Amino acid sequence: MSFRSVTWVSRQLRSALQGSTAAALQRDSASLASQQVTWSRMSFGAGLAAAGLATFVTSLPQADCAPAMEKGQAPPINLAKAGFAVPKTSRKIVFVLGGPGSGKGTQCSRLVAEYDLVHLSAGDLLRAHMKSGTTDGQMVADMIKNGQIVPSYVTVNLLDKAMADSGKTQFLIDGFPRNEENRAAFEKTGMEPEFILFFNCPEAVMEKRLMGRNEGRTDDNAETIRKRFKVFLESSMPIIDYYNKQGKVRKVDADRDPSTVFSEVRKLFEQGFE
Ligand SMILES: Nc1ncnc2c1ncn2[C@@H]1O[C@H](COP(=O)(O)OP(=O)(O)OP(=O)(O)O)[C@@H](O)[C@H]1O
Ligand SMILES: Nc1ccn([C@H]2C[C@H](O)[C@@H](COP(=O)(O)O)O2)c(=O)n1
Repeated sequence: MSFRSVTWVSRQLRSALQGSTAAALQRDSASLASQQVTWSRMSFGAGLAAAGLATFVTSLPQADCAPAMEKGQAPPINLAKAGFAVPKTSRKIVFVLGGPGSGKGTQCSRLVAEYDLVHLSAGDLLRAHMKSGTTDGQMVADMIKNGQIVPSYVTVNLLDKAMADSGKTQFLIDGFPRNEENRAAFEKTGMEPEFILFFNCPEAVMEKRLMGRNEGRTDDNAETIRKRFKVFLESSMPIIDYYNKQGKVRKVDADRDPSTVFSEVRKLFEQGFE
């Protein structure tokens, strides 16, 4: 079953449970019909409770959907705005890890262009938070400038809120968990990653990339980069080892041009979630 079909099926289940009208169901059937044409190749293992329903729904004849399509398709319902939370345990999460400058953000941008995934960068969320004017915001700014890891209660709350606000179920979480405290705090929420996409890259290559990034980041300077590398080796690599022992790490050699790296990444995603 594809990422898109799972999203759609879970929306249908909630709609049915929450008493959506027949019209809403018909409208979503139209949406499914159009999605069948543009289906991404992403798939993951069977075994979800919704799989049987998905099979039934995806086998609906196109004619069943045609009248609604002719009348024009309504915009998709944003469950978050409608006040319905997506259950945390039904979220599909991939952690994207690797050293600073290994190319996590670059590859995530390519992934969201191809697959039905929401990209959440922990670093981006924290940078936005540091402009919030709160005490927390100032603490985050100071810690990022020093290459330190922000306390998990801040980062996990930002990630959880961003996931809920998206109204979606499938996420690339980039740059998280960075240390054992991050990992344990996330585990306590009841969510767990399907797999870890790990970008392996030599320090010298990452340093050169960071020094040439030119995005005005307060931490892209020689002194902070050294600190970030130290934190990565001492605090983040043990997390990758932890997931490796669980057989959850999918590793990519990131010291190649972005398109070559992406063709490897795509292969790893097409293995699905099993
Ligand atoms: N495969 C690549 N080859 C050459 N340059 C790359 C490659 N991937 C990314 N870059 C460049 O390297 C810099 C860092 O990339 P990116 O921001 O994707 O890394 P990151 O792992 O997300 O970094 P950080 O953890 O610091 O946010 C960017 O300027 C990007 O354009
Ligand atoms: N889980 C995280 C992720 C990021 N940070 C802070 C510390 C990092 O040096 C900085 C930049 O992150 P990046 O954009 O390089 O992923 O943000 C953190 O404290 N905890």
